[in-house]
Amino acid sequence: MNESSYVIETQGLTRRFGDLVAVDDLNLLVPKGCIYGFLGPNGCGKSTLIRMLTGLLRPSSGEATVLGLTLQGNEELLKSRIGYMTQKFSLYDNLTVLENMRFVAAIYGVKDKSRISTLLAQYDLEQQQKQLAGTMSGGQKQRLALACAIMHCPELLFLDEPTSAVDPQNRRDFWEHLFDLSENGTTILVSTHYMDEAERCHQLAILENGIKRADGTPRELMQSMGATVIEVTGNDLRSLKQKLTDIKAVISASQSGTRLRVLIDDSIAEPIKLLSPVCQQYKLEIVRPSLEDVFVTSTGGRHVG
Ligand SMILES: Nc1ncnc2c1ncn2[C@@H]1O[C@H](COP(=O)(O)OP(=O)(O)OP(=O)(O)O)[C@@H](O)[C@H]1O
Repeated sequence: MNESSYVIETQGLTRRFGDLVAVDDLNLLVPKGCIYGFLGPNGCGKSTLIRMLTGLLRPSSGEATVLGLTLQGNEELLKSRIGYMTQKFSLYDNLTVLENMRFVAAIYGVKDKSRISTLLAQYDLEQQQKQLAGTMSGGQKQRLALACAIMHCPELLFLDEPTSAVDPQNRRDFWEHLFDLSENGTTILVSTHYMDEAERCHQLAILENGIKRADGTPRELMQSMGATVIEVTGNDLRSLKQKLTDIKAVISASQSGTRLRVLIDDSIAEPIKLLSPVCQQYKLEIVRPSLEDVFVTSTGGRHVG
């Protein structure tokens, strides 16, 4: 892939707050037209990274190129080419949907008179256009926020945990809009701590304590995670879990209903044999890895119980 195929390139990007390193020596390549996810728990540095890449926060050190421009010194130029949907609803609660949209259109100097009506129709907001934004449901607010973030047809769109306040149906609908934008050439960076959301990304980076632990397509990450997944079915899983986690090659064991999902280091050639002595009353089955398994292995099993 040549240089211009990447919309974002960072080298050693770092941001410190006092002694805390919020983003640590990050190297990132985001291909054009891709939906790229940052997956990580609260506080791992997702918002700090997005704020740096949008030019709102100065890096402590390192380099970043965004849309072919060095970030430092080009913040203003970039503003017209990028969109940003913040974690919190950042529009005016006491303005109507239409007033909010007109305001955003004016800020970005959008000349196209039909842009607002196109977005109202696309984002199913026509019925709400005279409603105060503050009185809308979570899903409607989120659609309005997205419509406003893309008012000026940005080439690159940043979404910071866009679906944390909405139900699964609204989350699915929201992702349909993201796929439409991506099909039309918009590159999208989305931060999330939801596995299902991360699985929809074309590529993603797993972050922990500001450090990139792994990156690639969800499929690549699952194929190369370095662990075998065994599902254990039976009763009294709580005490079994303790026995299993005492085995050195067991990376983690997490319960879901009547099953334990056990991750075993893939240097073990016969993982079922390894577990059999403590699992005599149980059914053992090797299953396909999920993105959550990748997350657990790349963060050393520290975030899932
Ligand atoms: N302005 C600031 N001053 C001091 N510390 C900060 C500042 N902004 C962020 N941090 C710290 O940097 C770390 C990363 O925060 P950040 O908001 O980037 O994480 P996040 O992954 O986006 O988390 P969340 O999902 O909870 O927003 C946290 O420990 C946070 O407390």
